[in-house]
Amino acid sequence: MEAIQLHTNVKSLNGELAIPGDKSISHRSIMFGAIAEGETTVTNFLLGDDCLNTIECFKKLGVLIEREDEKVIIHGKGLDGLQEPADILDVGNSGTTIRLLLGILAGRPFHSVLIGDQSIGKRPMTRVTQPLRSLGAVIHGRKNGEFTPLSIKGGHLEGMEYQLPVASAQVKSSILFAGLQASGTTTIIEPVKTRDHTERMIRQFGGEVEINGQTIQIKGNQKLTGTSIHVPGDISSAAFFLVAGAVLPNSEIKLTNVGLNPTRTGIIDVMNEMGADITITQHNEDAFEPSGDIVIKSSVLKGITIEGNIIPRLIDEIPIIALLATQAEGKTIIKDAHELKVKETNRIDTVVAELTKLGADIEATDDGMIINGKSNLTGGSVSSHGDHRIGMMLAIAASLCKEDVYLEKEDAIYVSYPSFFDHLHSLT
Ligand SMILES: O=C(O)C1=C[C@@H](OP(=O)(O)O)[C@@H](O)[C@H](O)C1
Ligand SMILES: C=C(OP(=O)(O)O)C(=O)O
Repeated sequence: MEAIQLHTNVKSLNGELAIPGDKSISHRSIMFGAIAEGETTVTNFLLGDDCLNTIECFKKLGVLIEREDEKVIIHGKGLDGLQEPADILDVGNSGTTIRLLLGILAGRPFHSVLIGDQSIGKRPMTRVTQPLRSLGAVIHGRKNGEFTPLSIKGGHLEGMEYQLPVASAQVKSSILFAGLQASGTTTIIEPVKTRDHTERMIRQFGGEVEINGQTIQIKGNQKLTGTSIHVPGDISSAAFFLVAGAVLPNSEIKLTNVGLNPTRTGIIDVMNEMGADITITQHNEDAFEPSGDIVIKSSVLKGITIEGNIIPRLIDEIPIIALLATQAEGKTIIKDAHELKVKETNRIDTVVAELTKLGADIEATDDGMIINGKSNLTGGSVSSHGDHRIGMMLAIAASLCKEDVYLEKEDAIYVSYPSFFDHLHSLT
């Protein structure tokens, strides 16, 4: 396997970065634009492979979508404008695409087949196929609809009340898309609040959704209208540079236009509790998605316990938080994060295996990990295992290493942050 040599022994990181668009919001902007009536213009769209796959799927469903760099124009013709695809819908590596798309297709009176890459083939789909079947969709798939390939024939849906068995914004959003098309009202109860981009976007497109704590209600047969969406920077991408700036000496990094939706800012709460030197300037608290600038400086950090309701607010940041914890004095315990096992890789296993190779003191538990700091990282040969967040975490880890580090499967980063290595090198 080919590997690239990573920059090690980095003395400091300094400068300013405009973080690329948020992945979750970029996916949803295409989906809502496609099912709304009229034109939707999206700016600062994320050009990651996952979001480009979402565009390709909707093109196959008959939607006219034009793109010039980070600007996308979607010519929506409403839900009834979607057409039976003549080709298989390939979501690539993207769990968000397949789960949300199934919710849209659940109410469409035609047949579609969905596949993805090897990683998608291992990720659980019953969490969406079961409630969508209860609403009225006909879904077939490997192991009775647990895994891709999946086929779906949508049609008439009846609203229902559904208690989510897992805290998952993807499952919630899938059911909201189906609920938009169902007769009556669909009620979703979340065990813990998860990212609310779908709810915010329904309103942005002129629809109605009622939110009462962890209970979300949506009426069926709503019509949405095309709009303009400016996608803020992805805090999950910013997280790599927040951690890099905190753990490397003599560093100061300014990250501009970062999304600060409170359902996504768990990383900032954790870094503050660990003692990080973070300053936030919020721009537009009232915007449909708030954003601001963040300055991070080299910090003296201490270990903490991360558990409970904060987990969904930082679920994708746990790999980089694990690295942060290797540079904090004392023990960091991460609990209640079973969901890590069903991401692009089993992120408990991949984080522990790869950081152990670099000399970290880290141990896997059933629902998270325990990290003892502060460690001097050494070097070695590591792999992203095809998981973008593991690849980027390892590149930041390498900057702390004293010996050579080689990374296999670095191209995974194209899923969510194609300019990651350029950004990292621009700060050195
Ligand atoms: O709704 C979304 O955009 C996402 C929700 C989360 O997944 P789950 O819903 O499976 O927790 C997250 O891990 C994923 O990266 C994006
Ligand atoms: C889990 C992730 O994405 P998805 O579920 O969309 O593949 C992620 O980006 O970390």
